[in-house]
Amino acid sequence: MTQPLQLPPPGMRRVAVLGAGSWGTTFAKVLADGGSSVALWARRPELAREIRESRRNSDYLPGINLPRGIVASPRLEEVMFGAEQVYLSVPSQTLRENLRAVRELIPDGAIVVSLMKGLEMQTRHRMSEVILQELGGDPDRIAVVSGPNLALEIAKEQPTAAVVASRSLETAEEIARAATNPYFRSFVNTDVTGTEFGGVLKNLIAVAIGIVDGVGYGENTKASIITRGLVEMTDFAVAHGALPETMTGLAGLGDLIATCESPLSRNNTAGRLLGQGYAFREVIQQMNQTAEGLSSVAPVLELAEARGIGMPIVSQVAQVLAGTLNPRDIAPHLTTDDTPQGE
Ligand SMILES: NC(=O)C1=CN([C@@H]2O[C@H](COP(=O)(O)OP(=O)(O)OC[C@H]3O[C@@H](n4cnc5c(N)ncnc54)[C@H](O)[C@@H]3O)[C@@H](O)[C@H]2O)C=CC1
Ligand SMILES: O=C(CO)COP(=O)(O)O
Repeated sequence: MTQPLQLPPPGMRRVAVLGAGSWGTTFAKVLADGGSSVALWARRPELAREIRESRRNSDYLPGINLPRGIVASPRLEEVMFGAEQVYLSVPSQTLRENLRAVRELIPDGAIVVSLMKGLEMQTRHRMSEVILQELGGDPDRIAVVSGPNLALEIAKEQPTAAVVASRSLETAEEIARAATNPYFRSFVNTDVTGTEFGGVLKNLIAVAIGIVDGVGYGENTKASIITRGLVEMTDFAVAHGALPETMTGLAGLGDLIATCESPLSRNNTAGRLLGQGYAFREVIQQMNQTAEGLSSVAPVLELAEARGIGMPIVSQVAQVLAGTLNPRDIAPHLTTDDTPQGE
């Protein structure tokens, strides 16, 4: 019979985190520092061993000591045993296959939480939609977490806020209680669509910012792209049922600022390489971590087109990725229309 990795004291919340990259490991620390007993699934046995024996994840979080409340294993059945909450932090394009591998092991009634910020390319679905399709069950037991959450800063315990969204406020509150500690504060809302799209869309604007940064353009260009980018994000998300206020909250504007400003952002970094003249193929070769924006451009533009939503900045990112637009030409094309228009 499968046993938990270590038996937590009676009454202590047991949670599982799937994915031991930079965000999964950091979120495991957030939860452990919030008082949970955390089982972390690492696909690679050598990484699980490093986390268990050295309390380090040196590839993804150099210099960070992980708390004792985290145990790591490459064995899904050990990690899932008795979990009351299951957090998912794998690359978005791999979520469906991972859910298929784990679904029989998820304890009945567990809340399933997406920490991811991508869309599935083939279906254009959000991560919470993929979770519901693969696991079935009660949509009120699904939640998503988003916000200005650069992993390494949080792993260094720099004060940060996030938002937990679920159709059920009670579920969001339960997750927010688990994901709160002296350096991390979780707010709640019930706008799952807006909270997820905020995380997906800001990645695309961060790629655009990286591109103009790589070209050498300055703060006016970047502020123009961030401001007009937020308009694009809001038009798109609201057309899909999001609340406009979500886009001015932590999962929208908050994350947009963090990702566009930080060299820690992989989306920003990928954009900078494109702006410096590297081809898409070369950028993919250089990135050793997940830059979700590169996979989300196409599905976002397809969804936008289906609803007649103009996304000039995201369209230009797609053209730079395809090699059909010189990165230097991105700025004059901030709008697609030469006639004056309202802001
Ligand atoms: N790193 C960050 O600051 C933040 C990341 N996120 C989101 O979290 C999600 C995960 O990103 P990161 O942890 O940053 O990525 P990462 O690139 O640091 O780690 C991804 C992890 O997934 C594993 N992996 C790769 N392919 C896999 C597969 N087929 N099956 C299972 N595992 C696989 C990798 O080995 C690695 O451990 C993304 O959607 C990202 O947008 C959200 C907030 C902050
Ligand atoms: O989502 C993030 C910060 O909130 C991380 O951004 P990157 O995926 O671009 O590193």
